[in-house]
Amino acid sequence: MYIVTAEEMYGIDQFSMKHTGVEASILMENAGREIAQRIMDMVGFEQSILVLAGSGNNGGDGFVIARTLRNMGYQASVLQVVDDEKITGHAAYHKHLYQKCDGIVDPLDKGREIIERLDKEVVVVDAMVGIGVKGMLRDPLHSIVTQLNQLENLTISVDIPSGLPADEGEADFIAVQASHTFMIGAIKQTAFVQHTAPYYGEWDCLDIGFPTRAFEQLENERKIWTEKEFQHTFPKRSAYDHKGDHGKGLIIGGSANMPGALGLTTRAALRSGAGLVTAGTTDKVIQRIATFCPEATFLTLPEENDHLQYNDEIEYAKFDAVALGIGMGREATSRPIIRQAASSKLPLIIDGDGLTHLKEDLTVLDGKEEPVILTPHPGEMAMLLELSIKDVLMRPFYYAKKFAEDYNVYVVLKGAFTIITTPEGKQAVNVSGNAGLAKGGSGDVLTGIILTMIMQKQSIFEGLCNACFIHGKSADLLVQGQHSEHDLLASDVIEGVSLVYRTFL
Ligand SMILES: NC(=O)C1=CN([C@@H]2O[C@H](COP(=O)(O)OP(=O)(O)OC[C@H]3O[C@@H](n4cnc5c(N)ncnc54)[C@H](OP(=O)(O)O)[C@@H]3O)[C@@H](O)[C@H]2O)[C@@H](O)CC1
Ligand SMILES: Nc1ncnc2c1ncn2[C@@H]1O[C@H](COP(=O)(O)OP(=O)(O)O)[C@@H](O)[C@H]1O
Ligand SMILES: [K+]
Repeated sequence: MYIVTAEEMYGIDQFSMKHTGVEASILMENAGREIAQRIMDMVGFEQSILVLAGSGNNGGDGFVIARTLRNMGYQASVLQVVDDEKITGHAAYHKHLYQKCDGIVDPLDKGREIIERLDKEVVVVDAMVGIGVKGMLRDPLHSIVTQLNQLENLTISVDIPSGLPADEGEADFIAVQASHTFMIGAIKQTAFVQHTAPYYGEWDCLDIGFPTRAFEQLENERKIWTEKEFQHTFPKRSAYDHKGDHGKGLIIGGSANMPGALGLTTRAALRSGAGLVTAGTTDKVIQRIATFCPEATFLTLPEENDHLQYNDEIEYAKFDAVALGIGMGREATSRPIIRQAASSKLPLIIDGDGLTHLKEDLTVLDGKEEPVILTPHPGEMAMLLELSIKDVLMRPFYYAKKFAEDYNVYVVLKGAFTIITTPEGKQAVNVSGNAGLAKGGSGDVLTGIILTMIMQKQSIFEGLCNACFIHGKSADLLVQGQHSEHDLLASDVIEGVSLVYRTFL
């Protein structure tokens, strides 16, 4: 499923009409009928349904929904929240059809009273404004939405909660707080932005017959990564495989105060299927983590002041990929290791403190031909971009893409919705995972899984998406089983990888 801005959605719409000849009123009919079907799955005949219809095509969808529901025996009526003359074009056509089928339309001047006296059992369908919203809602919509948000009725938004922008980057708006949103044709970008996502409530995206080609012509490819994509792309193991077929990974990091981080990454890489994993770290860290990951081998590296010290003895050629920076600390003595690893001919993952070192000298990436993967959380992304965290959270798609393209790297911008971006700007969103992961160590586990995934027979992009999927899904399955979001530990997430494999492969 594609993730779009409003402009891209209008582009899909135009392309479909131009290249397939499908008419807008048919798309509207499809959209309304699909949503009506979903409403019928949720609502009983005994409940009344009030459709709030606005002036644009979103309102047009509302008239189709009301007609379909009434034809199926449901008690649906329309409150038109704009004056009659505002209803034009395809919306006017569907309003006419609805009225010809004995549909009732209450006019705007009754609006306030109707909403004030609304029984809480009445289901509200919000078809006031869709992706055509411009700026802050004006009255009467502004006051209707304020009123509506104080009620406890089940509220189902059509395409997008009215008032909410479809595109990231907007801070000022007033919008319907939906219980459910049925998006039409493609997922709107703000469904994955932290401050706007909650307005959607639970959501689903419905196909109304846009041709695949209409999505393929989009300049920015953004998709959601789900279990379907995971199952479709995850490489199978052959009966004749040997350990060399599944990658020899090197993990460099650890310091006296953070030995566990490296242990988590190492064990996660092993649990997710790497052939061989070597942890390169100080002797003290090895002593602390060795029993936690007995299948790993170790490479003892020199230290200074309890931190890794640069040395030129690491034989990168013995490995297939390297992950760097985990629990490494920010001492300058460790910094040259970044340049050294970047000059190896290996795919490189830079995480945690490695990102802080990288920021000191981004030229280490110049001319690197092998894939480089950065795994920042929003704080680290902000540090790399010299922005505030608020800026990054406001436009995560834009900033992740900008950095990936500017520096020719893959960016895994972590969060409740993790955005994976290729150096060419292609993006995917992983939606598995839950707040149980909002704990120290979760990111270290992800890095281990990423290391393993990029050494398997799949593209780097697929490997990154699959790693994020596995990581989040492990947490989801564990929370559905013996754990809760409160007690889930990063080390549990490692063991949960088995559950993911057994459930989905
Ligand atoms: N092919 C597709 O993509 C399909 C799309 N479909 C549907 O169409 C929707 C997009 O329709 P759209 O383009 O007509 O815009 P829409 O969201 O109804 O809003 C425009 C109206 O809102 C009003 N308005 C705007 N800002 C406002 C404000 N701040 N405060 C108050 N009012 C404001 C504005 O009024 P005006 O400013 O002109 O007075 C105008 O009348 C899309 O979300 C989906 O549901 C489906 O039918 C299936 C096919
Ligand atoms: N609320 C949440 N919902 C889903 N995933 C989350 C949530 N909070 C954190 N995560 C995931 O947990 C990981 C946290 O990584 P990070 O912030 O680097 O943690 P640490 O450095 O403490 O290991 C990321 O993969 C992130 O996507
Ligand atoms: K709406």
